[in-house]
Amino acid sequence: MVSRLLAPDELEAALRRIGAERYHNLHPFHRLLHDGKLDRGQVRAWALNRYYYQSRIPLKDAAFLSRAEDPALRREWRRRLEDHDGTEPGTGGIARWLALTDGLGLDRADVEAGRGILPATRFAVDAYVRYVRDMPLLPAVASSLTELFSPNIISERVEGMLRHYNFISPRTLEYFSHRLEQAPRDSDFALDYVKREARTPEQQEQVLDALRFKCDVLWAQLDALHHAYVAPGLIPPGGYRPA
Ligand SMILES: O=C(O)c1cc(C(=O)O)c2c(n1)C(=O)C(=O)c1cc(C(=O)O)[nH]c1-2
Repeated sequence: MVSRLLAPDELEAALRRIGAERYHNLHPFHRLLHDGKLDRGQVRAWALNRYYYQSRIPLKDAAFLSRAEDPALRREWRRRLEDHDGTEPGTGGIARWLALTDGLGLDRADVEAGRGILPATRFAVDAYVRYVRDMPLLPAVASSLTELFSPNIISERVEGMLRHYNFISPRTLEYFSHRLEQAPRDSDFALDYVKREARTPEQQEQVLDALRFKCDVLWAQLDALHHAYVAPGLIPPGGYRPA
């Protein structure tokens, strides 16, 4: 609990501690993925489920925009929509994620329709969209702060996957090179925003809770993948089945 008002830099330090303890780089499924310990079917399951996250991110950002009354805040935030949707067909993050699932040999229509996505993926991701839609703007912004920690995991992932998997090429991982520029820009803005706008201990606690919640959203998706595709290997009814 925050018992007194923290200085902005103390709030930042508390946020970074949460990341150090809870960010999904620590999840065993990511260790397996990055260390080349998964087979193609398991990597396909990861990319398919993660597509659902990618596809919902613009919906949560649009929900955020619909409630932001400050034009300057909307100007900043709407770039996130363009990053994912692109400016014309075939551009943007969602198209680049589909290039990854294409490269892994997944059927594009199945991916886009969400066929085979794990129930827990859906529940976790939908909870994130609802959180940003329904919570005050301050925790809604704070819930995006996991991106403070994503450049490290992305570099590790790209390096590890290229080294270990002969079915992965630089082209299929192009999605991530764009995120290395976009994520720091977005998280710098979000961090400045929460440091400036959280003006009471209660608001600071809300900011920290939002980051914990978001770490849980990411962690739960990997738990679901691990449970279904690593151990005990229980794929739920309707879940993707590697051939
Ligand atoms: O590859 C990753 O580990 C990772 C993590 C995160 C994150 O920490 O939330 C995002 C992304 N990637 C990502 O690609 C992305 O577009 C994204 C948007 C958001 C968000 O909360 O608005 N997080 C993330």
